[in-house]
Amino acid sequence: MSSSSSKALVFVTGNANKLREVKEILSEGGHPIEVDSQSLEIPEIQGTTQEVAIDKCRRAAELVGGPCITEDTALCYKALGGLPGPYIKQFMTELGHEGLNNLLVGFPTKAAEAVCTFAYSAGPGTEPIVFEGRTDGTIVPARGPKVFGWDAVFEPIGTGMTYAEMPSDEKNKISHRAKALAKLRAHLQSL
Ligand SMILES: O=c1nc[nH]c2c1ncn2[C@H]1C[C@H](O)[C@@H](COP(=O)(O)OP(=O)(O)OP(=O)(O)O)O1
Ligand SMILES: [Mg+2]
Repeated sequence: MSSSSSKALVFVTGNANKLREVKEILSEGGHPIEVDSQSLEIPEIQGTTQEVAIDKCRRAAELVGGPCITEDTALCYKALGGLPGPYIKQFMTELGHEGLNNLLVGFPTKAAEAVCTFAYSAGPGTEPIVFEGRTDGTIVPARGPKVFGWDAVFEPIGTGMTYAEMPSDEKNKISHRAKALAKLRAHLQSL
């Protein structure tokens, strides 16, 4: 856990790569937002990405005892009606990069959407608000460093590069996460 200041936004996540990107993105722009983190494994329910994100944030706010944000990432294959969606973590763990490609063998479209859903709770007992960002892409055989989740198999439309092949400032310009954070930032600044 990093040192806290009264104004820092608490991001509850068990994923160090998410935390790094969120800090990078929110530190930029005219009004940097300081992020403090708590690494807690929050149980995730089944449901739509929004239902999963809202429930995760409600539980996190109870544990933190104050305002916080959480984030849920989904990878939605067009050929599979939006699956794996919010269940991508288990698919990634069990099948790896090759398996994420093999799921689409025989399907004409390899199109997929990366969906990031941030949820913000003002504290325990308050209803979380969600902010969503989406980036369209294609599932491809892995290219680039296999550092962060499925980055090596996701090629955003029109870039010719996988997320893994991009320098992080390039990914942060077009990513599902950056788009969702732009909405969250606007909301926080309106409070
Ligand atoms: O930009 C990304 N590029 C590539 N892979 C990514 C990205 N963002 C999340 N991922 C992976 C992590 C996990 O395998 C799954 C989402 O699951 P998800 O539950 O949202 O994340 P998590 O459990 O790792 O962290 P948390 O404690 O915030 O729930 O997709
Ligand atoms: Mg999770």
